[in-house]
Amino acid sequence: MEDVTAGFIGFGLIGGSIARAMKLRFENTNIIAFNYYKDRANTNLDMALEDGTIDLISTDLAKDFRQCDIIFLCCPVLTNIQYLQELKNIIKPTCIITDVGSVKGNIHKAVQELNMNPYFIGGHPMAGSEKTGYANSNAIILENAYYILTPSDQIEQHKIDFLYNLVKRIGSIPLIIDANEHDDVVAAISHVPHLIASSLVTMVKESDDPDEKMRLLAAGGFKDITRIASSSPIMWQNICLTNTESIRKFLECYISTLTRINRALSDCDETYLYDFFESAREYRDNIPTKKVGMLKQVYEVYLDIFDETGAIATIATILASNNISIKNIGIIHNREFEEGVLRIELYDEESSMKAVTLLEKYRYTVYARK
Ligand SMILES: NC(=O)C1=CN([C@@H]2O[C@H](COP(=O)(O)OP(=O)(O)OC[C@H]3O[C@@H](n4cnc5c(N)ncnc54)[C@H](O)[C@@H]3O)[C@@H](O)[C@H]2O)C=CC1
Ligand SMILES: O=C(O)C(=O)Cc1ccc(O)cc1
Repeated sequence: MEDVTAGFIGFGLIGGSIARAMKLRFENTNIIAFNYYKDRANTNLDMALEDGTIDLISTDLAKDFRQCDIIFLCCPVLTNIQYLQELKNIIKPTCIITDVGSVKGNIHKAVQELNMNPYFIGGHPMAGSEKTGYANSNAIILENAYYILTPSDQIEQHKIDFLYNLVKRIGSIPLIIDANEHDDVVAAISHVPHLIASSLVTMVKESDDPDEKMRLLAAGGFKDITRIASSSPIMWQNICLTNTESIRKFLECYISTLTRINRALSDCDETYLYDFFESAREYRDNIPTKKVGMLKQVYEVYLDIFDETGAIATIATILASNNISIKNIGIIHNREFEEGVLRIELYDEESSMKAVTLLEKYRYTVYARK
């Protein structure tokens, strides 16, 4: 799978992260990213060209994307669809078009209408954060993340195999599922939770008094559970406009849960309230965090570091001088670690345990991930 020419339309958090991972994991990848501002500077792409992630900034799809073996659509979901028609007249017969959008039914429908099924495989990396833009992209966010693929039955198997292997190669875990099933699942675990996070923020915003005591005191748990409300408004507007049916189904379900809670509060129903918290706790505690059986075991340690010159070098030195080899190291931002933490990947369990003990001895705040 060497000598791949990959084209990117939309080059922010997800496009940038995939391109970075491909540059890292493939010998000879030629990466072209399309700049849709014809007469405006695009700092994302200039930055990516400068750091070597991309090889060409294209301002002419027809000229530069003809040679692509694979094209990643990485814009908001409605914008991705807008590029299909144009690409249809450009691509070579062997080309694969894939997207990274959070909704799959809508793009599959458009692909079908344009008779582009032999070229298209839907994709959705279940990775990312509330951050946007190339500056926040990082190959590490894709590592060990599920990466859903939704091929139709009208695409050749070798094209599915190609993308499946590419996803594995960039460190993610490919998972093939049906596009409509995908949209239902993500409505429940991502899209409705996002609406809830933004609604909670709105509730506090509208209830706060003029001296903003709620805002002042919201720093703890409230900030944790509403972190995703800081995400891109255009991205989430597009998701809501395209996965509407599934989102509404689970929203109704959520509203009825809230109504039951409200009733239990008004009835002072001790048993209901206890059982509600108990059953939620049990389910939450049993959500897997390690991908059991699907991939090699990963030994990772997370820790807070101070934003100062040489901070990472100091940690690397502590580990190296104790004969602990680092497999991978980098800052990550995600839902779990709001302000970003240093993630260190080690080779085995023993080194991982040794690293935790050692770093705690040096007074670093270390997070164990169960
Ligand atoms: N943010 C996340 O955590 C995740 C996002 N996704 C999906 O990935 C896609 C991209 O999201 P992010 O990378 O997070 O957003 P982003 O905002 O970081 O990047 C989107 C990029 O698309 C560009 N763009 C917008 N309109 C364009 C147009 N007409 N032509 C060319 N480029 C255009 C923007 O300039 C920006 O660089 C969305 O479809 C989203 O649903 C999927 C998984 C996770
Ligand atoms: O909502 C989440 O879980 C995130 O934190 C990041 C994210 C956003 C959109 C997606 O389609 C997938 C992941």
